[in-house]
Amino acid sequence: MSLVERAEAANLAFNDIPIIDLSHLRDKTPATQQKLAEDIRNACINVGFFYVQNHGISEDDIQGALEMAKTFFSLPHDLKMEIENRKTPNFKGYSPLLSGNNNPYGAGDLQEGFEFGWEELDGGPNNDDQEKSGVMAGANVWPSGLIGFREKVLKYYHAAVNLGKSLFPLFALALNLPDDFFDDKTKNSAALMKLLHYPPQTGIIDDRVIGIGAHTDWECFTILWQEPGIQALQVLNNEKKWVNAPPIPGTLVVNLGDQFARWTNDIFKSTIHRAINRSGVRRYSIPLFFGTDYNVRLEPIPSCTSPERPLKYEIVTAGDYVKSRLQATFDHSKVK
Ligand SMILES: O=C(O)CCC(=O)C(=O)O
Ligand SMILES: [Fe+2]
Repeated sequence: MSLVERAEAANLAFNDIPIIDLSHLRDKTPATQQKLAEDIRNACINVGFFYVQNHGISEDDIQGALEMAKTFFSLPHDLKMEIENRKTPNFKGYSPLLSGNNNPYGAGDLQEGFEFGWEELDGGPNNDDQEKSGVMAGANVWPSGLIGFREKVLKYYHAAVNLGKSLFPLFALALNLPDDFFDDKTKNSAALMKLLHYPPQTGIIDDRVIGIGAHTDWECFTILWQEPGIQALQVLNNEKKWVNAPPIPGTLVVNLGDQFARWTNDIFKSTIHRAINRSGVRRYSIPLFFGTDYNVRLEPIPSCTSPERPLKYEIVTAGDYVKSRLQATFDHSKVK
C-alpha cells in the first residue's frame, strides 16, 4: 500500500497512544529495522504520538535534570528574570508564567520555562555552524551561581539528542526512504530543550488559562519526559475528543511536529495537544524539540503527494517557519 493510500485508510479516532519498544533500536538487521519502522509508521499516520520504552536513557540522567529544574524554578523571580528569553536575540533563557501563549484563544500558558540548545558538555561554546544555523542558534544563557546546573541539564540533553538522532533513520524507513535520507538535512540539527514547571492551578479556574494551550509543535518531532504520577497531557483525536496521555513509568513520549507534517503533506500527523495541571501539586516536564537544519526547505516527499492529495502547504525553510511560530507565541515584536 502506498503512503497516500495508508493515509486515506487511517483511523484518526484513536483512543490510546501506542507504545513502541526500542530495545532493538541499535540492531541494524534489516528485518528488525523494518519492523520498528512499521510500528513508527502506523503511529505517525494514525496518531502522531507514541511512547517509547527501553529507550536507553538512564534514570540518573533524567533525575539529574529534574533536580536542577526544581532548583532553578524555586529561585526568586528577579534572579530568573536576569536571563529572561526576551533579553536574548534567540529566545533562549527563562520564560515567566503566562509569558507564552500557545493558543491564540487562550489567555496565556500557566507554565514557566527555561530553554537552551546545542552546547558541548566539556566547555566549548556553540560551534560556528550552529551560530550560523538560524533563529534559535547562538549561545545559551545559564543562571549564575547554580552549581551543577549546566552539567546536569546538558547531560540529559545529550542523552536525549542521541536518542533523537537514532530515530531519524527510522522515520525515513517509515516513509519508504533510504535510512540516511535525513542525514544531510540534520547536520546542525535544531535540538532545543525546555525545562518546564506547571504550578498547580488553584482558586477560581479560568478555562482560557491552562498549563499549555492547545497547539502543535513546530519542529520534526519532540521527545518529552513528563513527571510520573501526574496526569496533565492530552491529545486531540479527529472526533475532537481529548485523549489522556498519562505518564507511563520508564517511557518517554514522542510526538510529531509541523515540520514532519509539511515534509509528508500531512501524512504524518502533527497532532494538537495541551497540558492542564489541576492535580493540586507542581508538575515538571522536559520536551526536546528536534528539527532539521534551519536552511532546509520543507518540501513534501514525492510519495506523499498525488493528484488526489495535492500540496497542502506553502514551501518555506525550517528556520523561517520556526521563527514565525516563535514570534506568534512570545510576541517579540513588542520587545525592544
Ligand atoms: O508539558 C507537557 O506535557 C507538554 C509540553 C508541550 O506540549 C510543549 O512544550 O510543546
Ligand atoms: Fe507541545
